[in-house]
Amino acid sequence: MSDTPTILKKIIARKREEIAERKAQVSIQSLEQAAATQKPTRGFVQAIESRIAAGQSAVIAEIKKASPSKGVIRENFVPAELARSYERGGAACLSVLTDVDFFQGADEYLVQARQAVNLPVIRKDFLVDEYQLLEARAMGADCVLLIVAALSPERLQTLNQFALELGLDVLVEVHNMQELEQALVLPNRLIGINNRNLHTFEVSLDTTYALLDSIGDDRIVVTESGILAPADVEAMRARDVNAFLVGEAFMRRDDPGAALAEFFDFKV
Ligand SMILES: O=P(O)(O)OC[C@@H](O)[C@@H](O)c1c[nH]c2ccccc12
Repeated sequence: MSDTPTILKKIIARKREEIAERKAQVSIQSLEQAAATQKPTRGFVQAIESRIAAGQSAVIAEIKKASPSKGVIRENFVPAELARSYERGGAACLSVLTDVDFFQGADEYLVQARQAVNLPVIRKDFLVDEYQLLEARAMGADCVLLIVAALSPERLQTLNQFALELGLDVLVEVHNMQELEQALVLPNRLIGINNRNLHTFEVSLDTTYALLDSIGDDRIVVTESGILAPADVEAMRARDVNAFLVGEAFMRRDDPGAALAEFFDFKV
């Protein structure tokens, strides 16, 4: 936590205010009820595993309107349409940004996207409180992101455990060796490596390559951010990285699902 990057610090500080506002509006009890009435989750990890077992890439396709580093990425933004496009293009899973203040996301976007397809969906946000995990389950998310750089080792453990108890899968995100060591303490299958440095916003695929050899075969590495061209996919596949989280490169195209199929050479 001590060396948490500046932008991340800023986002987390605002996030804690947002959580307090939300807690004042919706009680924990009513969220617990809403979470308890949800159907079983769709199996996010399972969807990724089965693609990889079939020798394919597993693509987590992201629905993202804007980001702090790029501003607005996509004007024509209809989450249900984007979700259907991604499903046609061969996505294994969806990622939906729900952060309002920095990514122009919304909880409703996740609900709308998920309703439109049969794919499992990850709630992409800055999750630091149990309340947000209850929200995630209550809104229908199948998986949540936990960012190691945003949490103390104890909080990471606690939130991970709570998410699993709620029936959610967890993608734990790292971007250096120290964070990876913390992630590897958890029993989780998925390890996300974010190629975007949350301090400088610089993107380098070397972030993934540098950590690969320290991760055992019992894990699935998800390379996140900065996959911009089919050549990036090939380079990752050559190193046996088979799971990808891609947003911007697809969002900038008229038909994001067609872009996905093109990047991964899927027949649609
Ligand atoms: O749009 P890109 O460069 O393909 O990246 C997608 C995804 O990896 C990125 O949005 C992301 C990765 N980890 C995050 C944590 C919070 C917000 C966003 C992210």
